[in-house]
Amino acid sequence: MNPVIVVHGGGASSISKDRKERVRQGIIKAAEEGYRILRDGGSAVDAVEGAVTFLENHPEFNAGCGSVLNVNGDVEMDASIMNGKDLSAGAVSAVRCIANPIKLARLVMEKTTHCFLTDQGAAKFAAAMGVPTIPKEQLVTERNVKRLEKEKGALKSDCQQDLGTVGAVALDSKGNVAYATSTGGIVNKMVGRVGDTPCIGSGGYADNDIGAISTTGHGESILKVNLARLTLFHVEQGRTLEEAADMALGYMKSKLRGLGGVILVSKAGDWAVKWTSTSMPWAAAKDGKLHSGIDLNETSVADLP
Ligand SMILES: CC(C)C[C@H](NC(=O)C[C@H](N)C(=O)O)C(=O)O
Repeated sequence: MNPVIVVHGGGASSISKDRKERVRQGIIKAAEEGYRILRDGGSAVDAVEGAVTFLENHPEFNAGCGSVLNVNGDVEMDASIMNGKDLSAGAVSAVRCIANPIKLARLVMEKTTHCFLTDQGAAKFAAAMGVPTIPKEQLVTERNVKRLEKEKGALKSDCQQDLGTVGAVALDSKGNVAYATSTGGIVNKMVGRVGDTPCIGSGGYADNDIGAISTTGHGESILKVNLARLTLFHVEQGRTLEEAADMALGYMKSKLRGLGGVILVSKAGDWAVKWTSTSMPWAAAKDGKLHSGIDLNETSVADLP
C-alpha cells in the first residue's frame, strides 16, 4: 500500500496575503512531516499525530499555541484521534495549559479504557501521564487577543471567521487509516463550550473498511449532522469521496446554513478535500508528490523533498 496523508488548516474567510504565505508554508510542512513518518515505517496514527502536533505548535493555526480565546480571554482546547484498525479512539475537551492536546487524546486512546476525558479529569490524567503544564499565556497570541476584542466589539457575530482548526487523515503501508483533529474552538465561546472536534463521528472518523475523515467548520452545525460519519456513510453506499463530501456538506448547509470543510482518504488510497467555507488551507502527499491549495480552484503540485 502506498502511504497517503492529507492535512487541513481549518475553514477561513479572507486571509491577508502575508498570513496566507505563512499558512501555506505551515500546512505544507505539516504534510511533509506526516509523510516522512509514514515513509519511515510509522503508522497512520503516528502520522496524523505528528502532522497535527506540528500545526498545534504553529501560531497561525487555531489549535494549541494560536488557539482562539473564549469569553474570558482563556484558551480551552478540544482534540480527538482514531485508529481505523480497531476503531479505538481518544478525545479530550476543554483542556488548558498543555502544548499538545492531540498527544493527550492519543494517551486517552492507548492508556485508558475510556474514549473521552474532559476539563479537570483530563488535566489530572495529563499530570499522571507526565504531560508538562505550560503557563496559559504561552498559548495566547497577540492576534487572538485582538480578535477577541474585535469580536466583543462586534454587534453580531459572523459565523464565518478567519480561524484555523487543524486536522489530518492518513493511510499507512499496512492499510491502516487514522484521523486526528485539534482546535481552540470558536472565538468568544462560553466557558466549557465543547464543539465537534473532540466528538467521534463529528470531528472525524476512521475505519479501515471505509477510510478516514477530519472535519472543520461551525461546530454546532457539524455536531447536529455528525458530519464525519455522515460523509463516510455515503462512501459506504458506493459514492466517490467527492460525491460523499458534497452530499454531507450540502446537507449541513441546506439544513442549518452551516459551513465547513472535510479531508478524506479511502481504504484504497484515494483522497479528497472539499469545503463550503470561503477557503480551506490543505495539503496532500502521495507517491512522492505534494498537492496543496487554499482557495477554490487553486491547486499546486510539487515533488516532495
Ligand atoms: C468558520 C469555520 C469554517 C472556521 C473553523 N472553525 C472550526 O473548525 C471550529 C471547530 N469546528 C469548533 O466548532 O470548535 C476554523 O477554525 O478554521
